[in-house]
Amino acid sequence: MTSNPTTNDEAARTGRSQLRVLVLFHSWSGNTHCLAEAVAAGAALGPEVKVELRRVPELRDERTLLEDQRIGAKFAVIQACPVATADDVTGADVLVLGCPTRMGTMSAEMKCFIDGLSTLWRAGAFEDKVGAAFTTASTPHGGHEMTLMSLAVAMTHLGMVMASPGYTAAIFEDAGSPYGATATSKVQGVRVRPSEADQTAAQALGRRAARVGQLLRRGRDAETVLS
Ligand SMILES: Cc1cc2nc3c(=O)[nH]c(=O)nc-3n(C[C@H](O)[C@H](O)[C@H](O)COP(=O)(O)O)c2cc1C
Repeated sequence: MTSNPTTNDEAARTGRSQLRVLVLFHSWSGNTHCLAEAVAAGAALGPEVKVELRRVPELRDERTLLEDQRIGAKFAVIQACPVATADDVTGADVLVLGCPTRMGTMSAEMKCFIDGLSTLWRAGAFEDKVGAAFTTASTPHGGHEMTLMSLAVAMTHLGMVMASPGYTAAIFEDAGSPYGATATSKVQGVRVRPSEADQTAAQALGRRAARVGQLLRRGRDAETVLS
């Protein structure tokens, strides 16, 4: 997904490379994918920002997910999103990671993907990239914050600069958390999609991560001019 068709024109006009935001997610039944799309929409600050949406590889055979009666149709939509390549990850200035909460922490698929970055990590490929996190879980206290923190811990190890939402937007008083965007996918036993407020908080997270990315980029550009 590219947020704005005029992005390349803008880069050519200004002579400045675009800020690249990668929204990297894992999702089976679409809740986290829904937040990922909201994060991507929020990160699309303008023509100088290119936003891409990518998923992490599955650990299970994708056919078994497609054949699963509960999630098959939802996973078919997710499957259409490209799987992230190493170039997608290294080329991004901002990485917003999101996955379901599983057993109170990030999904194994996301953890496996992050662990697979170790060669790039040792080469310093993640230093000074901006990071932020989002998750969904089926119960109100099912581990949202633990998952957000586990993603933050991983990004901290990679040498990234975390753009925590805190209460930088009013929506975080009502949805999401100061650690990242969240949604609860079951209410009184009924499966529900992330609410409008959850999606608004996810947009605010994307906006904040891209904004912090822009500030870092401008500081770096100014440093280059001065040196
Ligand atoms: C193996 C497994 C473990 C899970 N563990 C938790 C959990 O610890 N806490 C929780 O609230 N929900 C848990 N869930 C529910 C998912 O987090 C929830 O349904 C989530 O919204 C799914 O995201 P998705 O629609 O993007 O796939 C678990 C689901 C699975 C399949």
